[in-house]
Amino acid sequence: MIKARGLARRFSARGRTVDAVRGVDIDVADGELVGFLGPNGAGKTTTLRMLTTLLRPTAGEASVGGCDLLADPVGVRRNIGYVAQGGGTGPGFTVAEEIELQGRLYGMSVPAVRARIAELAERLDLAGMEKRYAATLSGGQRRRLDVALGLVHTPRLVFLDEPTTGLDPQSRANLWEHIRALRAEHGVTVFLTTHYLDEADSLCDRILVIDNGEIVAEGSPDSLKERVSGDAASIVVPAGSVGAAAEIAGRLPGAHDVSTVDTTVRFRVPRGDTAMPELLRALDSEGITMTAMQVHRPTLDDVFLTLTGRTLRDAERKEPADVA
Ligand SMILES: Nc1ncnc2c1ncn2[C@@H]1O[C@H](COP(=O)(O)OP(=O)(O)OP(=O)(O)O)[C@@H](O)[C@H]1O
Repeated sequence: MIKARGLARRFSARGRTVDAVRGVDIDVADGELVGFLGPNGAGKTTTLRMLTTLLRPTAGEASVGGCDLLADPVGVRRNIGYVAQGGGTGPGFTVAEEIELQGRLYGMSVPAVRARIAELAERLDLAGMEKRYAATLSGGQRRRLDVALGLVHTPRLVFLDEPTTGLDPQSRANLWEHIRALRAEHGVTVFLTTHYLDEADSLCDRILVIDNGEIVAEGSPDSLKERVSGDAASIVVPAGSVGAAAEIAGRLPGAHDVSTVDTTVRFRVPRGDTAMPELLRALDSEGITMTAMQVHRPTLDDVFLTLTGRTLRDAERKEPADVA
């Protein structure tokens, strides 16, 4: 559905250049829900704007929705939906009017677009709000309307730029449900950007991590977490058994970073859920009784930290002024 090779964008003006995107390769299969994760200024929006034909790449090539990005931008636009960060068409329109206007822009007939309004209102929990002015909607409702606008012409591929930024937790969870349903019930391929780790973790089949214009990691949320450091495990044992328990833990397949503090033994293993029963049996056979245990899966924040040496929050830096 998306295949990009060496996609790059350099902004230059007044003797200053910014390499916003430095030659990224992106592959997204039909029906996938892929997240583009990175801190502010990493290059997410610039990549999205290139893939949606809004910005010309300075290098590279791509095929999006079966059409060549450079040779057939109109074809690309016909096949995709794009929900920008700000969204909205302007003040003074009702929900139905906004959707109708968008549909007409895509060349849909009035009866077709009216039918589509009813369908989208139903699908995105906007039923009964069609006559309300869009300006009076809550943040969550406004975002759902933005998604409806991106779907009006029934695209097979939809790009969502930070769909839940600024929403309260309940509205975020609600929008996640709608995004999942798009894929599950309608087979829509979704490519979204986010700087929320929990969003990428809970929503996406696959995540591309972008930092400073380059893709620094890629994989399922679980495989990314596994790749980085394994699960963090700790057990508490009687004071006289700490040394023996640490030795046993260190013999578990893939165990590393074993350390002890008082009666606690800490270590990392690739999969805590399979290692702990094995450890329990080994301790048992040595007559050591474990009094407590904990296993923590690493978070995507750990992944980012390991890959870049910075937390996502640290990585967010002040944006230079626009030069395009
Ligand atoms: N029109 C422009 N002129 C100059 N620099 C730009 C322009 N657009 C983006 N940039 C710069 O390119 C880099 C990448 O910006 P981009 O908006 O793609 O990041 P982002 O990952 O989407 O960030 P955010 O999460 O804040 O939306 C930043 O350094 C930004 O300042």
